[in-house]
Amino acid sequence: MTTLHVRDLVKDYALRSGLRRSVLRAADRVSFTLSPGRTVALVGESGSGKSTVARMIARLERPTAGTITALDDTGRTVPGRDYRHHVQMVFQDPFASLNPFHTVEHHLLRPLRLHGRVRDRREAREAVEHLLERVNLVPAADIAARRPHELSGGQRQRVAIARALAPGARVVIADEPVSMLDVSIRLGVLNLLARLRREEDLALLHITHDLATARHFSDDILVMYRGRVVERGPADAVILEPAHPYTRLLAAAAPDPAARGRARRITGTEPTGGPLPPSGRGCHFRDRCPSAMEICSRTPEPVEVTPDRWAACWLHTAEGGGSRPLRKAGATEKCPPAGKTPSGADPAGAPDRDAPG
Ligand SMILES: Nc1ncnc2c1ncn2[C@@H]1O[C@H](COP(=O)(O)OP(=O)(O)OP(=O)(O)O)[C@@H](O)[C@H]1O
Repeated sequence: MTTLHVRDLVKDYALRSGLRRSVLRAADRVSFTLSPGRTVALVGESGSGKSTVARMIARLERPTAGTITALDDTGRTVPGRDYRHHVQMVFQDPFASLNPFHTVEHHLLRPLRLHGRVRDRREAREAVEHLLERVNLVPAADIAARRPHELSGGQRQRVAIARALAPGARVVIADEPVSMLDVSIRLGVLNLLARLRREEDLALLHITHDLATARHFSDDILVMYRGRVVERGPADAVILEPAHPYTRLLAAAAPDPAARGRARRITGTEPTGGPLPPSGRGCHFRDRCPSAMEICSRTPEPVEVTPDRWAACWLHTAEGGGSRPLRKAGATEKCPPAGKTPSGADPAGAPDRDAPG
């Protein structure tokens, strides 16, 4: 079942430097689907377009082209006016996303009232307390009366998550939800998201540049590079056996637990940086790619390299000297079904609570 369908999403930003004008294509034909009870991680380096995709899905920005369709539990398209009930976003910085002058109760009451989910004061108070309990903020009545500065970073992010749940969202976009939090409380917040996804059948799009987190907390991974999805597939397979040279680079640069958190050395693939022109013909990674070939000046389309694994790389095509792919992407190409192993479990049995604070 699909609850959000993103198809061929494009975002162009107009840039101006003195008299020169150009266009930066921050998202280039991005397509994927989200399903209830599953997490898709969107990974990639800074500037690869992850937040741009998130902002378009959250309707904070208008796509230049492409469609985003939300579907309800019966498979019917969610009408425009109800879209914001269905899709909610949790931002990176919980402090910036909460108003310091208002109590936690005020933050949660607003969406509850706006989306017509409470009728009177008693229902409102109960709904606020129930939301706080769902995100493990107890005693709820005490937390409801506090202001953001009276909460720890982890508690603030829990309030932001509760606020996203308030309208009855079925899709939650979490954009680097723990990167601004203390390392010691990150796991608790990630476990909370995993529990909500599991227990409430939420569809989660988790945006992160942390591959280890992406692997442990998601079913599928989409790897973005300079606006394009270059690889997608079940989380373990993408991280452990990357099919695209860029994913290989990311995986190699990720901290190696055996090396006590030090990043492994990467050679021959230094970033060239700088925005690419809108047409951006050819593989965007070719300047950094150790396997670059002449054919890489043509844009590779995604091909299915092994069942459910897609990569946009000529190495996996007969034209690029590889073996023939299983399938080529069509116009309605879907996000592959999730991997076999259920993920999102609480690693190391960590609780989804913060230390009291
Ligand atoms: N409003 C804007 N105007 C112009 N360019 C923008 C705008 N927003 C983003 N960009 C550019 O679009 C590209 C993608 O940015 P985006 O923030 O989506 O990347 P990201 O992968 O989320 O990076 P990060 O992890 O640093 O947030 C970048 O080159 C960025 O500079």
